[in-house]
Amino acid sequence: MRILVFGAGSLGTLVGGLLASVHDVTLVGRDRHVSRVSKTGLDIVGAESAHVSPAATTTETGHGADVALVTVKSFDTRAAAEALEACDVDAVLSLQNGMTEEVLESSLDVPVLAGTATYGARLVAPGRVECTGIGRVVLGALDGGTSPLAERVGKAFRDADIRTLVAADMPRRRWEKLAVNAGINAVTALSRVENGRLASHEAREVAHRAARETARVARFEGVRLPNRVAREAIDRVVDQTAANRSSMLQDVEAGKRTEVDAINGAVVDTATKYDYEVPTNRTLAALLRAWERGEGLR
Ligand SMILES: NC(=O)c1ccc[n+]([C@@H]2O[C@H](COP(=O)([O-])OP(=O)(O)OC[C@H]3O[C@@H](n4cnc5c(N)ncnc54)[C@H](O)[C@@H]3O)[C@@H](O)[C@H]2O)c1
Ligand SMILES: CC(C)(CO)[C@@H](O)C(=O)[O-]
Repeated sequence: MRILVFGAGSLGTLVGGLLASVHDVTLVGRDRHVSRVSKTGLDIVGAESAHVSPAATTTETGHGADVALVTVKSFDTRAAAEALEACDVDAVLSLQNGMTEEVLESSLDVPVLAGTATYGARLVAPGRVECTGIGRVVLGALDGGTSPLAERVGKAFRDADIRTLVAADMPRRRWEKLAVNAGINAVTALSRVENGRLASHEAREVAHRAARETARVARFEGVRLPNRVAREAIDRVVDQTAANRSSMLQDVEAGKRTEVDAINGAVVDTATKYDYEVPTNRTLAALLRAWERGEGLR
């Protein structure tokens, strides 16, 4: 399968590198990283180990592929979609956090698959990516149901030994993941703690409230996500990723823009459509945006 990875940073380089063991992969990323990959190949270290030689380029347009993986940060999704419009790809799969598939679907006239990834990835140097945790990719039709395309892409991932589930209920899974990110990311970023600290801390109640609000908004959108399921998902992920510093905490600690707009911001924006108040998500988004627009970003 011909696979284009648009946004070869941490996650894109890890997933693209693993796929490169059996598929024709092209990484689209930034210069120092893609130059090193082009010259000396890519080292995958940590929980996965490989040396592969995918094509790598900074050129954003003119590519042909059976599927393009979108792995830019959520706030770069619109630019990625504009670049992909000038490519010849037959399908797109997002592995991003946040509700980004709608941006891709509104811009592109090819099928957009929804995806979530719980692999941990960290680009440690140009040409070297660390797998910080083996998780799973879940993918499927954006609106749910079975999809031959999703089955083909899922097989391509499994053929590269990537733990992959093809699911027919991506709407519910996307909203459940959004509830998890809405609760865990913002609370850990603002309190500067790893995920596990929420288990024994009153801040967990803030994460639960953000998740419950997200579940209620999901139900407005016609997605059956009970408050209990959202709350239990928070507790499960806090337990399973106890030692993790969430991606948002890592962004804050690095002085980098966060994905709050596509996470808590998306909950607020969607709730507004229904004239429904989501005070916890609104507060979390406001505090993180204040940090970003204050002294936060370096
Ligand atoms: N890193 C992880 O462990 C992980 C796990 C699950 C989900 N995610 C999600 O995956 C997405 C990517 O996360 P990440 O940690 O890999 O971020 P990252 O910043 O490491 O990678 C994104 C890369 O895309 C590049 N990029 C952006 N626009 C580009 C363009 N127009 N042309 C070429 N390159 C471009 C950036 O320079 C960057 O290198 C996020 O939504 C994140 O929440 C990450
Ligand atoms: C599940 C999660 C919150 C674990 O840290 C991850 O999606 C993240 O960090 O964004």
